[in-house]
Amino acid sequence: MCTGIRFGSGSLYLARNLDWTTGYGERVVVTPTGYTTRSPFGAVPEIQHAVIGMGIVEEDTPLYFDCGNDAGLAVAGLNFPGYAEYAPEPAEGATNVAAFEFPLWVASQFASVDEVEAALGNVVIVDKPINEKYPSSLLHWFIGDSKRAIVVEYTSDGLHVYDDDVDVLTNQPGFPWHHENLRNYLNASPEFPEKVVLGRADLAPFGSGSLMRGIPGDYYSPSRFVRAAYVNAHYPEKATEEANVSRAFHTLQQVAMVEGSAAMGSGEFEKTIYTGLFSSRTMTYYWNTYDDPAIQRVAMADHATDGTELVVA
Ligand SMILES: C[C@H](CCC(=O)NCCS(=O)(=O)O)[C@H]1CC[C@H]2[C@@H]3[C@H](O)C[C@@H]4C[C@H](O)CC[C@]4(C)[C@H]3C[C@H](O)[C@]12C
Repeated sequence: MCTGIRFGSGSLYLARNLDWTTGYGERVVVTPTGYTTRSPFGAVPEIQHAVIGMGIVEEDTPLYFDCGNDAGLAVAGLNFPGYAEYAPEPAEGATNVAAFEFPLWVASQFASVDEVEAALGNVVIVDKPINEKYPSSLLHWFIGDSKRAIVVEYTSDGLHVYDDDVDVLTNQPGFPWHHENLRNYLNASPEFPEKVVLGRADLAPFGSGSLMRGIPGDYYSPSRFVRAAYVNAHYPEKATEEANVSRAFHTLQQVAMVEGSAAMGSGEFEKTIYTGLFSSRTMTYYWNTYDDPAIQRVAMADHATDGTELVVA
């Protein structure tokens, strides 16, 4: 499974766990503004904003799992099988975006969530795979900037855009269900409770965390949503880049999957393959992997963002 979070005011921090059984050989990829696009229906005619993120390159095309741009907008794709259903064909007069290029479309064409939301009014997401090796993934997308986040879901009844006022996304079911489910956890709070009198007993808590009880601890998608929303919302504001990077990785550690505890239908165990973070403050992509928890980074400034070739860092 996967979890995405957003925070930051003045600048954007958008981070995600990629939970799966294996990786795809993903690397940090920079798409410079001079790169010649290969967009099946022309939705990405040129790169208006340089893009950095995690992905693979196939047919000289960047297939991003998550990425951010030079204007401070970022996007992440999370699994949504059983719900996601793309259009079989492009539609006349619409902006036809192939499912595999959706993150690139968002990050290369727009500077803010408001701009993306306005453009989505005329978008059809098409089931057009990059090649036979990689059929379209069934995803929904989490998009954020320094002000807010939205969720985009494309289902049998078309495109839905939701204002994500809790700045979190996980997997199935759809965003409105997860949002409503938060109402089951209104009792949870970081505060230290007063003593409780029970009969003749005067009972004090064992320590901190008492009122947090009830926040689910398992890896199930609805549970990760609640836990990530709680931790992300209660984390105190931090001033420095270092403290905000630490915040993102600690928050996602709360919903990271450890090998052996949750199997997929195939019997293989899911684990957090990588955690990735885009910071608009320093235009840097940070990540670590299951086998190497040390945080690595690539800054946009490390590479020429006006070149013509994709950079695999
Ligand atoms: C498997 C990843 C999602 C992880 C996740 O949400 N797991 C949930 C598990 S569960 O179902 O809920 O059990 C998704 C996220 C981004 C996806 C990749 C990106 O969409 C880029 C390309 C797109 C191509 O169409 C397929 C290969 C691919 C390289 C995708 C492979 C895979 O589907 C990825 C890596």
